Amino acid sequence: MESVLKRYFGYSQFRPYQKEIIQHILDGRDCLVVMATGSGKSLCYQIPPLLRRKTAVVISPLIALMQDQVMSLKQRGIKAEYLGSTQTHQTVYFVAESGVLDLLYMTPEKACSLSQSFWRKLLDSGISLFAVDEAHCISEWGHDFRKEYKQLHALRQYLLDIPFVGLTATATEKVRKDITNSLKMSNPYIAIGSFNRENLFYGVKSCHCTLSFVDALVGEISKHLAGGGSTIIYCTTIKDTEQVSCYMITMNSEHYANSPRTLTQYEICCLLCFILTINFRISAEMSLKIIYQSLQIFEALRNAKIKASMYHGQMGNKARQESHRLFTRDEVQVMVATVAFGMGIDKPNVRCVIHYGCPKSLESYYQESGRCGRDGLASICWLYYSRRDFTKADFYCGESNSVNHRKAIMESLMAAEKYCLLSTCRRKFLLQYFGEQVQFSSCGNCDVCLGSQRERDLSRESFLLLGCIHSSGGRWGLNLPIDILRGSRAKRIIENGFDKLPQHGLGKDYSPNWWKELGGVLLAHGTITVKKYLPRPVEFFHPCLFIFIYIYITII
Ligand SMILES: Nc1ncnc2c1ncn2[C@@H]1O[C@H](COP(=O)(O)OP(=O)(O)OP(=O)(O)O)[C@@H](O)[C@H]1O
Repeated sequence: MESVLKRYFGYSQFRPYQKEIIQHILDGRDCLVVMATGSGKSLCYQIPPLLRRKTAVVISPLIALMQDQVMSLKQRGIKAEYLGSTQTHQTVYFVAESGVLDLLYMTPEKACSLSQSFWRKLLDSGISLFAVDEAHCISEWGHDFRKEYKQLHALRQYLLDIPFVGLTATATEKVRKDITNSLKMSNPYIAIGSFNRENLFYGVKSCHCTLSFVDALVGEISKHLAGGGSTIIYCTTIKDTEQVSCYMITMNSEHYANSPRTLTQYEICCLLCFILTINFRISAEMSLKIIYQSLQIFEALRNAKIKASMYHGQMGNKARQESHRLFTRDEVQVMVATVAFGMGIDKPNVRCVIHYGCPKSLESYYQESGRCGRDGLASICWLYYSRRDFTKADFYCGESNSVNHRKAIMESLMAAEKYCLLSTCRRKFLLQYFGEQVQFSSCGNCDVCLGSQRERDLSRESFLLLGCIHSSGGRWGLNLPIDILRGSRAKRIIENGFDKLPQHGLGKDYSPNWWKELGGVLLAHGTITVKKYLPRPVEFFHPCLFIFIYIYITII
């Protein structure tokens, strides 16, 4: 085993768990591998086919990721190919079923659509294992559920006696159970490594996403860059449900990215789209905002003479590949991206990952921040959130029809919110979230443990806010009680007699945003709860509006 490791990969020893997992696969046993980002899971399915001289079939969620892996394996002298919608070489199918490949990657959709005769021929030639990478996608309780993943169990009927291997960096106990059940694993060997990435510093700050904040952020980044290495800035992930509006923005952003125009035109377009869409569908507004956010940062970096690239799911293939190439070859120092960028990124010297906006789950956060410090050197993960990030649950739930899945999405966002508002060790919270036993109470490498967060007694202010919510009947959300505290004499306050409440005007010393932050903390700690969930946004959107926006943009 060691000689194959050395010969093909150049490493002299295995990392924890790798050897045991490979041995169990060679013995024909199903395996579930849950190990940290960057811990070396891929090797667990890449070595058995080289020892057995039989093809390993690997399910992978992204074509770009498969292409990267196939290319890097080929460079090591390993015979690898992929099957997916972009595979234009028909000969690959014949080569694949003849069993000459060491590794055959495919998307779950492809795996489920291949004919029985393909599987029979490949089986006759020899299959060493069937691996499902990013196996958390199988579970509705996982953070990236994909229904095609759930259908993979159907392949069991063809692949009798072939070891199934599920691999993921993020799986709570519920998700692990879902994976083993769904893949019909019998008595699997389960390897669960530590999720602790000791070299990563975790920090969180609240922010108001304004242009002046973006400038401050760029200042911070310049400091990190002085030490060498690269930085990834993630703008909040949002599923692109509004193809049309995104398409318009993409056209603008790609054009924009390649030309030194000012933001003004773009801002006008965005504003117009924003005004027109916000009344009809929240998702359209969000999709616009996220790309606009990336543009703001991109522009600020440019002004600061920092070499930056942009990447988002709605850019054309070529533009994305070029951005990716510039980043991996260190021709730009910073990548400003949506989470469309990153799965399978194995760049060792990413020194800093910044989230500009809270991710939709802690699983996503762990995976995205995990792209930093893969060479084991000290690296930094900052998360900047604003209170609005926690109100996006309805948007995230948008496409899901399953009650369980919607519930899981809500729970995930609440966990991410809790993480942002912690006043105890962040690493401990993260590790415990993934079910790890933690002995320490302070890790010494997060903002809380390093004391960059000042502790302050806010019981008086909390009582004021709670009292005000209670006295005003508890049915107005946060804004009205805050207005009362700040002594507003707005019409609805006078009409309801709230100006007579004892709390009226007692909270003048703090800004509305400060009170909202405090409300957020009380919500996250469960001191106050939101009883009624917002109704889903109106589904109706007249296509004429999009056409109008499109024409308007073309004109200006
Ligand atoms: N035994 C080893 N010795 C040294 N380096 C290793 C070893 N095994 C794997 N690596 C290297 O560690 C890096 C991360 O490996 P890999 O991409 O498999 O991680 P992963 O667990 O799949 O991470 P992720 O979940 O983030 O995709 C790679 O560059 C890989 O070559």
